[in-house]
Amino acid sequence: MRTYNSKALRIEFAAPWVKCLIIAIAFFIVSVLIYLLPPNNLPIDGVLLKCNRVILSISISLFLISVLLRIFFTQAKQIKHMIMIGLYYRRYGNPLCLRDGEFLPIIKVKQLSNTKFLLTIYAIVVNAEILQKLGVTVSSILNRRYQRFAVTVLNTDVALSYVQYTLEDVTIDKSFSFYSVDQMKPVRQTVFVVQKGDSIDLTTSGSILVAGKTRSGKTTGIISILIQALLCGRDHQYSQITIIDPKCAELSVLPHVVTVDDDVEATAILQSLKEFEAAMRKRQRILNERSKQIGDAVHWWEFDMHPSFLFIDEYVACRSLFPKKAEKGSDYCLAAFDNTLKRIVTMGASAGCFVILSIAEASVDEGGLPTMLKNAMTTKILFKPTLTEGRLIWDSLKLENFPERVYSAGDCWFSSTDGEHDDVAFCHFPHMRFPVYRELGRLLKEYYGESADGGVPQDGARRENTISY
Ligand SMILES: Nc1ncnc2c1ncn2[C@@H]1O[C@H](COP(=O)(O)OP(=O)(O)OP(=O)(O)O)[C@@H](O)[C@H]1O
Repeated sequence: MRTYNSKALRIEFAAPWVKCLIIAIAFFIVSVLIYLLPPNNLPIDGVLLKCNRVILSISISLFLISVLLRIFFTQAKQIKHMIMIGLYYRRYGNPLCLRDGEFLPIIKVKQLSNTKFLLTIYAIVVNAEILQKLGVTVSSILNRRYQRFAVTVLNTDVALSYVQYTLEDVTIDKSFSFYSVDQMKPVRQTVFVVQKGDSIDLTTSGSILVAGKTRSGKTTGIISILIQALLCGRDHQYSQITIIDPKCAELSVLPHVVTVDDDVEATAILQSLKEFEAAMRKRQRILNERSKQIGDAVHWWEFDMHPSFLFIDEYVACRSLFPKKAEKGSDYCLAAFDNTLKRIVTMGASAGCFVILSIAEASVDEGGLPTMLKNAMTTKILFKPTLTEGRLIWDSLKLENFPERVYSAGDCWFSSTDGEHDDVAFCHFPHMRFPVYRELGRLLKEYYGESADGGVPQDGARRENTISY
């Protein structure tokens, strides 16, 4: 069927293999009838017998063709067929409001993985605006074998010529646990796992913004990334893992974690930011040198550089520690903190230096995260999300198909500019079933213990905490 027909019968929407099977059965019945009740009670021999054999062989051939068609009726074709019935058969409500004689929109379905399909509907007859509102309808059309599938992402082509729907099995549990820190060692030092089958690829993404209310799993999620980075070890090219805990909470008692000074000032924090920036510039110089030698742009991961991370826990609280104005002869003030951070976020990725900021409130600008930083951070994670918070982090169009539900610690919405996770998707960070803080402290000690030849020397600002778990 190429045009809409409100009087079309259900059989017209049957799958090709079903149509073929029905014709095969019809031929078979005719053949049996001829055999049992020959016309005019003629004896079944001669021409009649030959005719009957032909009819029977057509029936068998059609049956075999129908079996073949069924075998090659892939999952993508089944979904396409289901969507076509849901959209074009009048008994299902005609959601596209088509009129008799109008051309039917072209539908394509591509299988992306066992649990993911990409449905494209071309906006030729129906405009893209109507197709954009079709997410829920498409999800409910999917039934029987595909009832666990729903639209999770909806994208409209810039020229508004088609709308794409990502269909995913939303019941699959991708969460998993690590029972020991050794299981967390990444296969490559640029790819860090966030859940079964999903990871952050540092070769294609930049700094990371992590938001979520208290007890939502932010710190645990970030620690899982830091542990993977620590397990890669330190390179001899100024790599650093700097953790800043301005709240003087659990993290602050770990070795090499920077926290507020004894007089509740943040001079050590500013100093550690400056050192991180200095290391970043040294790494960039190494890369520039190599680029000059090679005569082409080079990437940090091609020269065995390991990623550097600067993690600022509770970024908003951290900012509040700084005085607005610096005293004479000093640069200790909020502007120095903000500017250093902006430079690291915007320039760091090319030298393998990334910032992780955690914020409890997803608010931006006044009292929250500057819009410039929010936009520069290319991986965004919102723990225990709500649509209201999500809209402050992502374009609200990207969240159109996200039903709000009850989330538990570790559940989040996640996006990254790595070409695979550009659209916001649900994610559950790994559960670490071992004494996380003890292991983090041990790994930090080991990491900086390796610095003897070539790394950045230990700074005075970094607190050498010794409390052990
Ligand atoms: N991925 C996860 N799976 C299961 N439970 C988790 C996960 N992540 C965190 N939790 C649990 O949730 C609780 C809160 O986690 P966490 O301290 O990381 O949250 P937070 O958002 O950083 O809170 P706060 O702002 O108070 O520090 C922890 O007790 C932890 O056991």
